[in-house]
Amino acid sequence: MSKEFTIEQLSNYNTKKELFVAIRGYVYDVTGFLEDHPGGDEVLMDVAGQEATEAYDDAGHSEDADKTLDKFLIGRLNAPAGAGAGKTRNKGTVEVEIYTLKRW
Ligand code: HEM
Repeated sequence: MSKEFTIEQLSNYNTKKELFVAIRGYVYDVTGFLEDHPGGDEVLMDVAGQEATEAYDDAGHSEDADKTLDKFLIGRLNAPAGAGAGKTRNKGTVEVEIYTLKRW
């Protein structure tokens, strides 16, 4: 889990053959999960190659889903300066960094 991706690099993996998403600052290769996702492949394609924290959280995933996510972990998102890096939120007892990459 040593690879770092910029948001630009991440955006190259936006097809059914190579589908990466970033959630809470980590990058996941969910290519093999497209067929198996209980929420369907379309929602995953919608966020393919993108920062998907909000979509993931809004869907109200269970802890089981978080564990599933762990299996696909391949790296970290190297958020560009000024992209909201350093914002934190509480998830249980663990404070995790999230990157919001909205640009106004
Ligand atoms: C990228 C990694 C993702 C993983 C590993 C994942 C995993 C899962 C799992 C395990 C479930 C079963 C219910 C649960 O345990 O919560 C689920 C359901 C669901 N997921 Fe995801 N999910 C991912 C991304 C997304 C995204 C980006 C969306 C977009 C909105 C989404 C929407 C949904 C919906 C709507 C359901 C409910 C399906 C139903 O009950 O009919 N998921 N997901």
